[in-house]
Amino acid sequence: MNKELLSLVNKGEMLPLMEEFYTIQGEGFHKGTAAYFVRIGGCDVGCHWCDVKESWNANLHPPTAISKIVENAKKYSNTIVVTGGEPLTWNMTPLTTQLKAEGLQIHIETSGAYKLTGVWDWICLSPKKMKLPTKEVYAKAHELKVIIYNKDDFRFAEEQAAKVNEECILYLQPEWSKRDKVIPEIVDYVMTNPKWKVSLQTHKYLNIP
Ligand SMILES: C[S@@+](CC[C@H](N)C(=O)[O-])C[C@H]1O[C@@H](n2cnc3c(N)ncnc32)[C@H](O)[C@@H]1O
Ligand SMILES: Nc1nc2[nH]cc(C(=O)O)c2c(=O)[nH]1
Ligand code: SF4
Ligand SMILES: [Mg+2]
Repeated sequence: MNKELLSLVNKGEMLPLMEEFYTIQGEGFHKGTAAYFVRIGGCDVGCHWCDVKESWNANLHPPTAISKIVENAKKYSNTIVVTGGEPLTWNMTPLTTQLKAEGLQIHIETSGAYKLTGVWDWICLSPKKMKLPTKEVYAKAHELKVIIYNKDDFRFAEEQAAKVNEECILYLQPEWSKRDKVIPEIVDYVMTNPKWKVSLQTHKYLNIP
């Protein structure tokens, strides 16, 4: 990448765009709601079960002007979900300011591992053991969505729930490849500990992006 481009990406004026698609939010609180997804490349959190590893290397995704992302997004939906990769790898303030100026609702899917930038109507925090969230994102998250891969993840979920704000809605979501094993454990856990709710990756059952 040349110097000029690199400087624009560092400022968040351009972003490595992996893909954008109009679909239905499959997970969490807004499950079932039509939304336009903007997937930004770049993540070095390194979840071994990540279902979008192609997003990790930012260099594989073309630096794209945020004005172009906004022009596209507003044609499709009033609700925009910014995901990745890890969107907070980048400065999200320019993109979200422009989306907000168009009167759109903006949601983020994040591990919370990096500084919280941007203006958000909804923050879905999905913390990861390898790189824990920042203090600020625990305070601002609207939903906490912990992925359950093995039994230790229930312990981790409680530890994370103790750190979020009072209004934050708590979800346990099965890791996709382990779903047959962990779904019965999640069902039991939620019935015993009803402050938690179940979140499924419903888009994968619906066969949509
Ligand atoms: C691909 S991540 C991108 C956003 C951000 N890096 C994060 O992890 O929150 C989007 C959501 O998918 C979840 N996810 C990723 N791989 C998964 C898998 N194999 N099974 C279930 N959920 C998964 C993440 O925990 C996160 O909530
Ligand atoms: N339909 C659909 N819903 C989603 N919710 C969170 C997703 C993500 O990858 O961030 C996702 C996704 O990839 N597709
Ligand atoms: S933080 Fe998100 S994008 Fe990064 S590896 Fe983990 S699940 Fe994948
Ligand atoms: Mg996904």
